[in-house]
Amino acid sequence: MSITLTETKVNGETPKEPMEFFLGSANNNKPNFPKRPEIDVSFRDVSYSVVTSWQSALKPAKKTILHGISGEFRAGELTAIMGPSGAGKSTLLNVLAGYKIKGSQGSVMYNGRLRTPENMEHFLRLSCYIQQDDYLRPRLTVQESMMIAAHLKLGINVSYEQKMYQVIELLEILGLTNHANTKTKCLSGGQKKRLSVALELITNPPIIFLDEPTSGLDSTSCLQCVRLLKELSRQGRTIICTIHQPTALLFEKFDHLYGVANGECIYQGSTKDLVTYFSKLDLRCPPYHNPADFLIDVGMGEYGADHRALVQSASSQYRSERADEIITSQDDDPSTSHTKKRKEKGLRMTVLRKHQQKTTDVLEFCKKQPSPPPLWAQTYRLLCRNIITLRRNTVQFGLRMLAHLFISFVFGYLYYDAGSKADSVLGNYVFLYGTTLFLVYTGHMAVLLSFPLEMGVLKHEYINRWYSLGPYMIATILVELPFQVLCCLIYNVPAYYCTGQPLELHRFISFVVYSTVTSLTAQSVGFLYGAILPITIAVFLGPVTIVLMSVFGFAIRLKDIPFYFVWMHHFSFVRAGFQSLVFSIYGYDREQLPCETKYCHFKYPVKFLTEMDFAEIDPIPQLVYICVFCFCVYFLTAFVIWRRLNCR
Ligand SMILES: Nc1ncnc2c1ncn2[C@@H]1O[C@H](COP(=O)(O)OP(=O)(O)OP(=O)(O)O)[C@@H](O)[C@H]1O
Repeated sequence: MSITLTETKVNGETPKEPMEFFLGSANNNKPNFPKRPEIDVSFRDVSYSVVTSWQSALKPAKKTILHGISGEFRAGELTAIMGPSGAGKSTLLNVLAGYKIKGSQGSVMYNGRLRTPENMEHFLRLSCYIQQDDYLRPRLTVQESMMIAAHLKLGINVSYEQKMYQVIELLEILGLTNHANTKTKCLSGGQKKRLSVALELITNPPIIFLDEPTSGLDSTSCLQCVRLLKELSRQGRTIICTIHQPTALLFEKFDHLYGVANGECIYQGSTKDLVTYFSKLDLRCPPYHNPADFLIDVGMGEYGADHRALVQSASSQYRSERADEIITSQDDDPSTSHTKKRKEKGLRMTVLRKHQQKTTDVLEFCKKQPSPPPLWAQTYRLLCRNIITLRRNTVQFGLRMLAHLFISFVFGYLYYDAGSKADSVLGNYVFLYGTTLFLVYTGHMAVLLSFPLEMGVLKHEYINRWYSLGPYMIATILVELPFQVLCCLIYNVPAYYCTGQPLELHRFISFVVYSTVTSLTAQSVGFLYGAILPITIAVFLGPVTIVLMSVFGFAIRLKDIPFYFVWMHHFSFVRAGFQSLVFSIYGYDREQLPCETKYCHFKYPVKFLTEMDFAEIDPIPQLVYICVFCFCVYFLTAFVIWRRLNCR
């Protein structure tokens, strides 16, 4: 398989001509990938509707965005989906790319093969979807991003050298070689877009969907981007993108145009034929007027355009073009019969044979494509990526550690030696509560925003089949979890010592274990809230839940809790953690405490535990409960994210 660029000028530089990018050669480090097949994408009677509100419990109010539209996008062509704002361009692209499935009807075919839920995975392997926003990892350099994507997409059977070769070649083709060591957050808009394309080209997909690839780019970058897409299409790819009001120069770079207005097709055909086609419908493009603007104006009903007439005309033109094609194709064959009917039959056979040939290529391509890495390798690569990001995010992580150390000394100062004396038992009790609350909050809040901020990137990478959800979750937790454990230790050691808690190893270990496990469980709840709630609600509901969970068990006995809140007492992992923490300090038959005043009510630790209703606590079942709670929350988080990623 080869990618040949002859005229692309990226980054102001013209690559060597012709520049060949051989992937099929057996030579040294060049990956030996299968030949990329050509795939035509067609769709028939595609509708898409969304539920906007519920009139009653059983009756949803629906809004139809696409109204049974049909069309065909061919391999080797650069297709633009254009139309007025809100016409349904992005929706159509999303439906075709398989990004939106729920609510869509009609059929999408690739090389004549119907796309079904069963072969959706197969289709996704052949295509990639580049969204309008660039979902890049800001702290990674261009080359690191490419290498990690190569590791994740090409698996473990392709050697490091081959992956590197592939990455270097792609960077060269897309004019990013000089920026290989630049962090992606420092790239310009055009460079980011090219990197987004390069990342998906690693597996050399035959179909590329792009949503508004030129949005936010200046005119030079727009031109570079569209030129690049055109070159990629010339190598046999099917490139379909939505585009918003391109300049005339940009417009003429597209081969095929699909005009949409009010969710219906008003034009499909060559960009060159657009003006002539509309003039036949008495819609004349003013001289020196940009045809792209003209199409949008017509779609908006300007120039006296009748929407229904446009839709009908586009539909009949499409049908007759298809019929002509069949006849032309059959005319090439000297052994054709004369009747149109037979010709059409013959055409269908020809198209079918062509598609069958292409289907064989597709199957061959899918079979020989590098297999994705095993789950452990995906986890490893994602973990490496997270560690690089962590290392480059020193301010945030440094501050987190410093905050733990600072609060530790503040508490140590305020409750100095409170743990060793009988007359400050209540003060020490408040210190233990403060410790629980502090570690629960830092665990919870630090990750609350992880998923809302990550969801876009995660969705993009997941849809483009970079990895599975399991490795992603494990790699995320494996970075956050040890870090929180470290923060807990940074807090616990000075605070334990300064507040004069008993210097007995088993009590110290118990103290550290319970406070850390409670903090990690709060972290898991933070992940869950981030996964299920919008940011604005998560930042409010998270702390409310923690406060609610923490009050049960603190200075209130079980028998004093109203019956309708008793379940909350049992359910609260914060309560379980706090009680176990108190037990670690005053339980396990702790000796009588030294009393420096005339009377100390809590001279005997067991008396304190009894009055607080903690005497009967068995810490081990509490530990098991907290761990099970944590595990269930992580499981639920993974399930919720999986649902969000797959309910498209
Ligand atoms: N989930 C939704 N609920 C309600 N309306 C929706 C929803 N999604 C899309 N729409 C509506 O469907 C129409 C088409 O949306 P779409 O994003 O496809 O338009 P577009 O042609 O890409 O517009 P633009 O060029 O401005 O991005 C719009 O009117 C939009 O408001």
